[in-house]
Amino acid sequence: MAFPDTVRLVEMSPRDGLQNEPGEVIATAIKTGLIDRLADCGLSHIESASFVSPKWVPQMADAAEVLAGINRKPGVCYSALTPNLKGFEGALAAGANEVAVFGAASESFTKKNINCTIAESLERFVPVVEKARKHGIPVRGYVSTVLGCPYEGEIAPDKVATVAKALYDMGCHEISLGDTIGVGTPLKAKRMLEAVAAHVPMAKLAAHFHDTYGQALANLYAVLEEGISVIDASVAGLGGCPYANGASGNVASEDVLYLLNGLGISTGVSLEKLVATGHWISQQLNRKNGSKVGLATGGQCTTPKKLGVTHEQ
Ligand SMILES: CC(C)(COP(=O)([O-])OP(=O)([O-])OC[C@H]1O[C@@H](n2cnc3c(N)ncnc32)[C@H](O)[C@@H]1OP(=O)([O-])[O-])[C@@H](O)C(=O)NCCC(=O)NCCSC(=O)C[C@@](C)(O)CC(=O)[O-]
Repeated sequence: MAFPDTVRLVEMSPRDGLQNEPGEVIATAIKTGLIDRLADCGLSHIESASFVSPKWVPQMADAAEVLAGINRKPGVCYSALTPNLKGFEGALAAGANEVAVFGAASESFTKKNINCTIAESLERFVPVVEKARKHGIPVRGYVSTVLGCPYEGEIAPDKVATVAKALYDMGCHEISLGDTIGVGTPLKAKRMLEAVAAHVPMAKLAAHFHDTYGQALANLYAVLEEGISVIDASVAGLGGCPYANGASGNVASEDVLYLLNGLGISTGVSLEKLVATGHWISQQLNRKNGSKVGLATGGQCTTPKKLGVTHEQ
């Protein structure tokens, strides 16, 4: 299958990237500064906050303040995670343009993450989707652990397909497939995607890969070949997973964009600005930049001659 002409990048750093950041709670101004910079890069979809229990995820406790503090750019979707109706009410009041429910293909992970079974989680999402529909707010659905679980190991592609189909049938407009702990490899990713795409149209699926084992770009290349055209990524590779030792964040947005540019796939996102944003947030958090492209260009994206390549390659 041919690669898509365009890919929509869904930026995860303000939510997935920051939710597990250790140490002090990150200032709201840093979060809003990040989101505004990301919008200025040309990103049209930014997952900005999470309306979850502040006891479970303290870094996201200021979700409402974050959505109130950003300079909204027309045409940009500022989305938020909402595990239940309480979260949905918060996101609605704060003006989120899209909400997301999040389940998993593994029972153990679902219990650890949202304290219920897979069946209970799906029941809990129904009223969220119904209420969102009444308010004209689109709902995204996540399936975590699609290529492996920190507690159960291998996850059968059919299990992923079952949860993805349930979310799609419920009314989620897009299903994001998460390799939560970054253990997948390209052939596994293809097989999982084939199983899901037998039940949910490929155009409604997104790839959400973490990079723990350094396979995320290879896995993305594999699923792009299958027809995926929506990719979740996180600037500077921000993030981690509290349930897996040494787990990395989402694949770095800069590295994904470099790959897509090289394949001639358009995104509408500026690599130069994205690299500068990755460098900025890494400095703010006093964290090593997790993007290879960011590191190779010293945060400036102006040294292609040294590397012997141009950034269009
Ligand atoms: C789902 C719950 C709330 C269940 O948590 P629970 O303890 O079972 O819920 P509960 O209904 O018994 O409520 C307990 C307390 O939480 C409050 N509460 C209840 N709901 C909310 C809410 N929405 N917002 C704020 N507060 C809330 C509720 O009011 C109550 O407060 P208390 O009476 O004790 O003071 C909890 O487990 C939770 O918040 N989990 C969130 C976990 C999380 O955010 N994980 C990270 C996101 S998922 C992810 O990163 C994966 C993804 C999406 O990126 C894809 C991938 O990579 O695979």
